[in-house]
Amino acid sequence: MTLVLASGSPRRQQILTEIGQLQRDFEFEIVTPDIDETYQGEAAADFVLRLAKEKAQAGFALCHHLEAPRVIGSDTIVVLDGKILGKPVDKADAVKTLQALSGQTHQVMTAVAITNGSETVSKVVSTAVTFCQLNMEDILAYIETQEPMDKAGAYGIQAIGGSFVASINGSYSAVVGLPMVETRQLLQAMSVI
Ligand SMILES: Cc1cn([C@H]2C[C@H](O)[C@@H](COP(=O)(O)OP(=O)(O)OP(=O)(O)O)O2)c(=O)[nH]c1=O
Repeated sequence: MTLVLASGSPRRQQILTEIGQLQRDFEFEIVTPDIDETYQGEAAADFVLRLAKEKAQAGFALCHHLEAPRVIGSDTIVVLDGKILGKPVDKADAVKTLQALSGQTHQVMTAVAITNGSETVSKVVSTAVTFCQLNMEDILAYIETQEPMDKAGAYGIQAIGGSFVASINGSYSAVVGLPMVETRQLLQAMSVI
């Protein structure tokens, strides 16, 4: 059996490495499949789950050379008042997103899927995140750091963006990109750990 993480996200790689530190002989390979992440009008939880499954399956297709691959895919979206906020397309979009999140509570949904090619197990984890009030100076200073640009919702809770998070209710690791408790459960369900 070979465990594979289908993700180019260093945050997901780090969290999976940490999960593995509770196990003996835990190793994983990385593949980075390219999938179409176009929103198709479904409910937010269905969308994030579909993308996680597609990443796992597209990753599996890159693993023919490996013995009995088990492939993990994951996706994170930010949902505010039912509207999905993905990664900002440019600085103006990041400003708009951070203005919308200011002083509000939004949901961060992260889905994780693990496939062995014939069977796929998956979960969606939803966490409520409440931002403090942000002024334009905060927002522009934050965008200047470059941190928001590759992140769903234009912030990263694990670094500078944590300065804006007044409270969370749910899974911190899911907000960062991979829910630790649920990923361990799925790894157990697939007999990886
Ligand atoms: C809300 C939030 C998101 N993010 C990140 C997690 C994800 O990496 C990213 C959402 O984009 P995703 O499309 O889920 O993932 P990705 O493109 O970074 O990686 P891959 O598809 O290869 O697995 O936003 C944080 O790092 N911190 C946060 O607080």
